[in-house]
Amino acid sequence: MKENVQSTLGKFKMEKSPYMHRLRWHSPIVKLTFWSFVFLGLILVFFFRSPSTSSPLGSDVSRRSLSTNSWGGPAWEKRVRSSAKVRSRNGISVLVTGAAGFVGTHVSAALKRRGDGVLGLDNFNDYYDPTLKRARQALLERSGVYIVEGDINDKALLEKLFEVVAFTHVMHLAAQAGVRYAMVNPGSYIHSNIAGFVSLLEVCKSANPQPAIVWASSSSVYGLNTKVPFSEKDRTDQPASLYAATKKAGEEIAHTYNHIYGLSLTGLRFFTVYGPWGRPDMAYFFFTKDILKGKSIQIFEAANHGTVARDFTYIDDIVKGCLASLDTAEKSTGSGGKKKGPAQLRVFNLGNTSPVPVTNLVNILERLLKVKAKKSIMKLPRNGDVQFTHANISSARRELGYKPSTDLQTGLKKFVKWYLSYYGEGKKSAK
Ligand SMILES: O=C(O)[C@H]1O[C@H](OP(=O)(O)OP(=O)(O)OC[C@H]2O[C@@H](n3ccc(=O)[nH]c3=O)[C@H](O)[C@@H]2O)[C@H](O)[C@@H](O)[C@H]1O
Repeated sequence: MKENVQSTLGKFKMEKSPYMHRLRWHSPIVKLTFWSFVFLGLILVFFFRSPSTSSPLGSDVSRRSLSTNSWGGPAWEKRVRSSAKVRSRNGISVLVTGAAGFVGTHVSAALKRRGDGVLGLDNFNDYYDPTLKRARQALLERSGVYIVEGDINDKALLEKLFEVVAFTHVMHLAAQAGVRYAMVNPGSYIHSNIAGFVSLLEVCKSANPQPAIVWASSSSVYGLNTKVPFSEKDRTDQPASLYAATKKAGEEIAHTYNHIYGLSLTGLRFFTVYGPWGRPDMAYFFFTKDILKGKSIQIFEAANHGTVARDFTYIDDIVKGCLASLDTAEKSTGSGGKKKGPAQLRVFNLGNTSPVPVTNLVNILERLLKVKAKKSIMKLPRNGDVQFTHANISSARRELGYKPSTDLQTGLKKFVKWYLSYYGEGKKSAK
C-alpha cells in the first residue's frame, strides 16, 4: 500500500501537463489564481482562529476560563431536565447563572430546598481559586442541582438550554466581581458584565415563553454619591470603578430590553455580601487567611484619618431577598422577540442598613480567631474603592418583605466556623 502511494506521487511528479509550458509564473492567469488562493487562505486562517465569542477580549478571557464546554446529547439533556424539574406545587423553574459562585450556590440550594426546579450554569473561571467553586458544585450536586459548564456568551448553549427547558425565571448572578481587579483586567468586566448580559437577554427575549429575570447589580453604582443612606432614587451617574460602570450599564441595558421586548427585569444592588463559602478576593475573607498566617493586613483609611465603612450584608439575608424577588416578579409580556405590553422593571437595594468601619470588622475577626492581627494603615487607594456604603432598604422592605436580621458579629462567627472547618488543620489551604 505504502509503495503504491509513493509510486503514484512519483508518477504524478514526473508527468507534465501539455499546458505546462504555456502557464508560466508571469502569466496573468497564474498570478491571479495564486494570489486568490493566498487571499482565501488568509481569510480561512483568520476565521478559524477567531474565538467564537467574537470579543476583542476573547483570548484573555478564554485563558481564564477552565471550562471544557462539552454539552449536548440525550444523556446531557436528561440531566438538564431532571435538575430543572419542579417538584413542588406552584414551584418555579429557574436557570441560575454563576451557580458555582458564592451567592449563586446559596440561592440555588435554597430554591432546590423548597422544591423549585434549578439548573446551574457557570464557566468556572480562575479569577479566584477554582477548587472552591468545584467544592460548591459538589455541594449542589448532592442536593440534585446540576451545573452546566459554559459561558453566558455562548449563545448556542443558552438557546439549547431554553429549548430543553421552558424556564419560568432566570436568576442571573454570573459576573466579573471585585472593585479593584477592574484595573488589572478591565476586559473581563466588559466580557461578563456587558457582553455576557446582552447575550443572555438576547436569548431570553426570543424564548417562548420569555422568562422573568432577576439579576445582580451592585451597591457600587452609587459611586461618589454622598447622600446617605443610598436610596434607589439617588443619582448613579458617577461610578468610581469600571466594575461599577459595567453594573450601571447593566441597569440601562435592562431598561432597554424591558422597553423593547417586554422582559420582566429586577436588578438587585447587593451591599458587600459575606458569609460561609464566600469569595476569597473579599477583604473579610483574605483578612481571616492572613491573620491566621501571621501576615500583615492593610486597613484603608480616607483623607484626614476618615473612617472607611461598609454596609456588610449576610448571605442568608441576601438569599431571602433573591427568592422574594423571584416570587414577586411578574411575567414577561413578550413572545418570540415581540413585546405585547408593558412589563415590570425594578431595582432594589439589598443591604443591612448599618455600616461598620473596616477597623471594627478586623476587631471582630481578631476576637473570633483569637489571634492579634498585624495591621498597617494605608491611604484608601484611588483604584475604585469608595469611602462608605449605606443602604436605604425601604423599597425592598415594602415590595419584597425584605428584612435583614444578621449583624456583622453573628454573620462573621458563622463565616469563621465554616472557614476553619473548610481550611482547618490537615485540610486544603486558602490560596
Ligand atoms: O457592594 C458591592 O457591590 C461590592 O462589594 C464588594 O466590594 P467591597 O465593598 O469593596 O468589598 P471588599 O473588597 O471586601 O472590601 C471591604 C472593605 O475593606 C476595605 N479594604 C479592602 C482591602 C484591603 O486590603 N484593605 C481594606 O481596608 C475596602 O476599602 C472596603 O471598605 C465586592 O467585592 C464587590 O464585588 C461588590 O459586590
